[in-house]
Amino acid sequence: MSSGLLTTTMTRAVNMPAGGEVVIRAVGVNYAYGAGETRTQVLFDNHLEISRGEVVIMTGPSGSGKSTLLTLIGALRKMQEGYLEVLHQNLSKAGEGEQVELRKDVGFIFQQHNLFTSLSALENVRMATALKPASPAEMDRRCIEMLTRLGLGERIHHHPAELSGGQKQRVAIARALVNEPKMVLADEPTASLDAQSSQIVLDLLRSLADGPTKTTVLLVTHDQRVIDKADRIVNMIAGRIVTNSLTKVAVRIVRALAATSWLEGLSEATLSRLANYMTVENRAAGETIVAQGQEGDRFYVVGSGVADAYKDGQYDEEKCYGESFGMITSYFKMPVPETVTARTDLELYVLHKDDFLHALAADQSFEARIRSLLAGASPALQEPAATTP
Ligand SMILES: Nc1ncnc2c1ncn2[C@@H]1O[C@H](COP(=O)(O)OP(=O)(O)OP(=O)(O)O)[C@@H](O)[C@H]1O
Repeated sequence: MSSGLLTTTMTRAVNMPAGGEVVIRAVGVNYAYGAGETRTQVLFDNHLEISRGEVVIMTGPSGSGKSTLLTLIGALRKMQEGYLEVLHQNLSKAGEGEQVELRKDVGFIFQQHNLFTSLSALENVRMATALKPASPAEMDRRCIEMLTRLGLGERIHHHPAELSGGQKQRVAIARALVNEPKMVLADEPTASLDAQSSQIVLDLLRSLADGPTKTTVLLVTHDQRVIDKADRIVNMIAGRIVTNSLTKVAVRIVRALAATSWLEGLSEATLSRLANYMTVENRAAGETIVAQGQEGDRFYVVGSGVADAYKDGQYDEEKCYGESFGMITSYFKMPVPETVTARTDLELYVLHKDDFLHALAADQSFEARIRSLLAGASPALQEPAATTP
């Protein structure tokens, strides 16, 4: 591969659905309330695909059908028409037993948090762990850790009547997340929270999506703060999904990738998929980001700002928008080829080695590009194939 790739890198963003494992697939979903003369159709021919680990926001005017679709996906109501598959379970045909099974893998966060008034915060959260039993000590530890992460460490023994609306909401969130569910479905989860608590909740959801469980998160929200944490926005109007688009962060990453020389010519779908595996990092002017000769475990792409690259102690070149650097030593079998220092504050898009391997597996065009770059590289680089991190 050219030194361009070897000195390049990438990042975490947002995708169009086609990327990895699809965990929500809706095809032509209709839904009506009532029957006979009172029958009112509220969902019309909805199509949606969401991949594992995506954070997707659903927006739209009141009454547009967001909650109805969310509750169909959560197997809280029965499908009527169309096809709906969630976590590989066909809900178009599922009976009550299968619906109940599916719900065990989902963390629900609704505005009516339905806490048990006679139980403490800890006991309310503890109830949820019965679904995935471990030892009592382990269950307590998990519950306390989750309540503490949500800023309720001092209030674990309080009852709902002794908690504010926002605190009760956070207990309900802890209850939904304590089992690290495969999927989180949430209806306005931050509506009653102050800015700081909202941030904590959003960071927590994002970290579940990015972590080993690759939890898929679907949120109905009008909260603008959520957008920075999301991969995709689905907009509903009058019972129909009318737009399904990448969020601004994802769009920024895809644009920067499109400007990256060694990715030139790859389709937008491939770049979107790749962007889905990338994260955003901000670095201050003066920081050294990678050092020549070290083992590296990530690639970086410059999203904004300028960095300076040095080889063997000599100034080599500047790194501007869309240019990449870094190294995944375990894959490319070479150390970081240059030292890179931030000349100005930087926004960097980062692709970690684990996500690099996932991205290779998820997209044939990207994999082919890496192979062809490797084929043109020095002999030391021609035997990558170590697909273990
Ligand atoms: N149980 C019900 N019986 C009859 N009609 C219902 C029922 N629940 C919702 N509806 C109607 O279905 C339509 C879609 O409602 P839904 O709650 O899904 O919309 P929404 O987009 O989530 O609204 P909001 O943002 O106000 O929560 C609305 O016209 C609503 O009045």
